Amino acid sequence: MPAPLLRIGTRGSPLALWQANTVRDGLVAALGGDPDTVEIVVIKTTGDVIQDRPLSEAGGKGLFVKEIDEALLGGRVDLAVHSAKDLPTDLAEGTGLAAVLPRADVRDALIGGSAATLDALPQGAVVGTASLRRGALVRRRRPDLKVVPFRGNVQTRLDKLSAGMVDATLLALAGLSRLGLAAHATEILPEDDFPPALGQGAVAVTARVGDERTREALGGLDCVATAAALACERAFLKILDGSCRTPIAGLARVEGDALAFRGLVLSEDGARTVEGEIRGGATDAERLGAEAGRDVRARTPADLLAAFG
Ligand SMILES: NCc1[nH]cc(CCC(=O)O)c1CC(=O)O
Repeated sequence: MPAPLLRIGTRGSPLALWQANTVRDGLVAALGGDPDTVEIVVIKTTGDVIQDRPLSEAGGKGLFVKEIDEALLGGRVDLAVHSAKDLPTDLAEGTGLAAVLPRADVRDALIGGSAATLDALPQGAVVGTASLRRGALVRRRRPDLKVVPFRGNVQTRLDKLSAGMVDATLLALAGLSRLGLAAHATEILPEDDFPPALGQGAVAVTARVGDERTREALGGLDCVATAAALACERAFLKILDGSCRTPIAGLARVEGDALAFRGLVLSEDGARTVEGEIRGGATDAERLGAEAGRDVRARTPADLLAAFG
């Protein structure tokens, strides 16, 4: 059997595999339809191994990509598929974005055990989430709720919820839908008062800089509007994200040539927010995101930024 033309590196979680398979299907079609031309290579990352402490303490987002970047740079894989929101703002030297798939629903969902909605949860109920953003947004609306750390892949978290370890949890609707688990959502949180993580709902493909063969094969999978939205959101994040310790949210919408972005920084208790908005042309996505980031940063009180360490 001839060696595959392209190898895809991915983490082994069901969500990661779904995303990698989607990219594989697109590539196989682009390369003429022979399924043997594209192979998926599962790579275990440090982030998959650490289970005993919050990842924001252990080293953050990079923990899920380091080993995959090494495989990419070492030529063991030709492309890597990531949830865009898990990609660090600085990609590894020698790698870069090669395609962004059309965005799925960007909203978060509440999965309630004892009550269906955030408002209906009883006083003092326990919400499990490892996300500083979700924790801050929950506290902003319901300061009485108790937010506790909660980790594991999507199915693990649903299992912990069924076991009664928490009263509710929050997950991205995109991830639930990809896994056929959207029916578990008991409330879909509107993005206006519960803005998503930068990049949420988008799948990003990275490749080696200069690997034109791979980049050309991926060209047909790229969604220009989602790529512009992601460029804007990542530029905003890059200005504000000194560490993973500050809750940050935001969303760029692209319609035709027009881009509208709204982003915010929150205090961990959600009591204070600093928000910025910007509009412009979609081709200026990165500049607009950076400008919104500088604007928000300039208005953010020092103690919120102190979390940047
Ligand atoms: N941090 C894990 C992660 N990375 C991407 C998604 C969901 C899919 C997406 O946003 O594209 C999830 C799970 C979640 O936050 O519920």
